[in-house]
Amino acid sequence: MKRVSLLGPGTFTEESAHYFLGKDGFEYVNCKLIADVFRATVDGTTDFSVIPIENTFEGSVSLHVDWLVHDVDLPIQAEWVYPISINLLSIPAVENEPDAFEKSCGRIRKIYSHGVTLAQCQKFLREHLPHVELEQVGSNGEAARLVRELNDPAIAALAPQAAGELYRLQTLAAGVQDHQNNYTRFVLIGREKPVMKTSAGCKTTILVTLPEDYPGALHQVLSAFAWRRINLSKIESRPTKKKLGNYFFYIDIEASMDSVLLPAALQEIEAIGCQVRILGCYPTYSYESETSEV
Ligand SMILES: O=C(O)C(=O)C[C@]1(C(=O)O)C=C[C@@H](O)C=C1
Repeated sequence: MKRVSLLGPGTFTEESAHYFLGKDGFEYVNCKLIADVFRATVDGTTDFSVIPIENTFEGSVSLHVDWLVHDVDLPIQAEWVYPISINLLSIPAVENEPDAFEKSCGRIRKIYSHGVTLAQCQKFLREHLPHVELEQVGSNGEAARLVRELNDPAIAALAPQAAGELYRLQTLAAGVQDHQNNYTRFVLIGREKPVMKTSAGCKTTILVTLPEDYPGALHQVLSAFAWRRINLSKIESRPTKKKLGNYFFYIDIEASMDSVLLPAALQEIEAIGCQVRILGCYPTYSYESETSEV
């Protein structure tokens, strides 16, 4: 059975992997730190790693993008987008307490969560729990585990529903994220292609380094895609880390390397002196379209 390393247990990463890869077809290896998630596949302990790469409101997870680019030479093999629904969880002060949320607001003194999750609940926290101490931990699953371990109704976690079930916590409030259309994009990296359902779409991710002192180089890169009517879904500049002011472009393209047009566009870009590195050509899955037939 193929092994998948991820941040877990009780995380959105795990929840999303169970949704898209299934609970039984893969063996999941939980890690506490994202560095260990990457390392497990690099050193061959696992076949794949699941990495959160972008969120609707927080944007790119730059640290993870940079690892993919600089430190981990493993292709992207799949991508999925998963809705992030955040819950306020604690151990129950009283079993089946009526108005548990209102009462808990006066009781809770401390909340543990992942930094990204805290950022996604700023308005909720300011409105309902303004005086509470917030503490960032390595994952939302770890936050829920701490709440169970400390066993104190004055302590809560902001975490996925799966974490509440895993650690038998009470859901005081569900869906407390500030924006309802909150999604995170995850990538699956590894040496081989995973066995997954047929996807609705396909993407190719490339890194482009422009030639130095070539006016209009970026314009020419974009035109190579534009006149072929190839859609780009993301373009972001990141430092090369070699020299201050040197950047490359991380580009997501809504086309496959198997198409006729994309390889031709990349050849045109290389012909003007750009360096092109392909980070992956992979199927892409969304929560809504996941029901497509195998
Ligand atoms: O801690 C978790 O639950 C994770 O899966 C990590 C993570 C992240 O690193 O961005 C994943 C998705 C959510 O947007 C918040 C946190």
